[in-house]
Amino acid sequence: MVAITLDEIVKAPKALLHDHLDGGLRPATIVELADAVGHRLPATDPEELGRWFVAAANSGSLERYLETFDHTVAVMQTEEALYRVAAECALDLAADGVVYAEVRYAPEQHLERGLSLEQVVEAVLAGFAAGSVEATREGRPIRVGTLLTAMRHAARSQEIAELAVRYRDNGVVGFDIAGAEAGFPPTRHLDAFEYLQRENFHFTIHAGEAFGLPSIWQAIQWCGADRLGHGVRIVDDITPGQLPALGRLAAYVRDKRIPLELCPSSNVQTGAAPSIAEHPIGLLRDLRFRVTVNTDNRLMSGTSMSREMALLVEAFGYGWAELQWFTINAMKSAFIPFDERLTIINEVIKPAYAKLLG
Ligand SMILES: O=c1[nH]cnc2c1ncn2[C@H]1C[C@H](O)[C@@H](CO)O1
Ligand SMILES: [Zn+2]
Repeated sequence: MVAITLDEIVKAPKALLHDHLDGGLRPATIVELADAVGHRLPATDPEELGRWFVAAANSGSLERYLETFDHTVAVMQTEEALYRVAAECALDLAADGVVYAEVRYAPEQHLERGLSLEQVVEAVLAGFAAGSVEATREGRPIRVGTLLTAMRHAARSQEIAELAVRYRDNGVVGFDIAGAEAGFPPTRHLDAFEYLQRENFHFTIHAGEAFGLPSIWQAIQWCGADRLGHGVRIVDDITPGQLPALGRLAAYVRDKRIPLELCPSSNVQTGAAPSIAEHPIGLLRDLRFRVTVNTDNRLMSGTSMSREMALLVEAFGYGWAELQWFTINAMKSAFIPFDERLTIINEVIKPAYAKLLG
């Protein structure tokens, strides 16, 4: 079998559930925006800056990885900047062949220059809408949904959850918590999750990335998460062998088809996985967990949705059948209504992969 190339993957439709808006800026845009507000960057040449982000994020620790966001968040403090970054995000994802994306960010981090939470949300929604319209005009249709994130070390999750519900009919499709995991368990935000459940709203939780099974267990069994952001450490509950044995939590996650938003390159950078070839995605796919492939932070990982898939093709020998499976898994797990998910699966994804599968 001839290996699939990156160019071929770019042309295939893909669905992305875990991508951070403040982790995906174009380096050239950061340079321009930083210049306008007088923010000092570690490098002012866009290519050099791009390399700096990847190197700095290559720290082996989530806490140090997260420090790099100081430079992106700093330049995303005005409506114009947020609009531009969101529009460029939609265009970049569409150019990479992503047809459906859920992009997240934490509104509470964009208030440093006096914006209200509502102004932040509306600027980003307008940017996504404009970028999606332009991408469609260029022949690359994309639908972008927004997830609002609350920072797990802070205390604004209830407020952000209410904000997400208020904008549910205007493009916000879900809620998330992110930030340093160790020491900040999901149950700190139980009120927000219980509120969201009473509102019949959707949420995912970053869990099982820098901390293990207790974090995953809380996210699902205490907080009621629909999906797991990363969740890669579920492998700690699987005993390897000819016939791998699943513990109670791993069995529950698989039985209930709880989607895992796996982010291979990001996991290698933060030390959650030793390498792409040794990433638990291989085992989790073989065991038929509801695995999805994601970028996490395209800037910090110097990556794209197509590149993440190409890395898996190279490491695990995957073909179009596996790439279609990841894509349909993601689309099935999206937070938009069921009928809309089905339309994308049946009218966009399946026909394209049918041709690729030959
Ligand atoms: O992989 C991650 N784990 C935990 N937190 C993360 C990750 N990637 C980004 N974040 C944080 C940093 C951003 O400023 C914030 C909102 O997007 O979410
Ligand atoms: Zn993330």
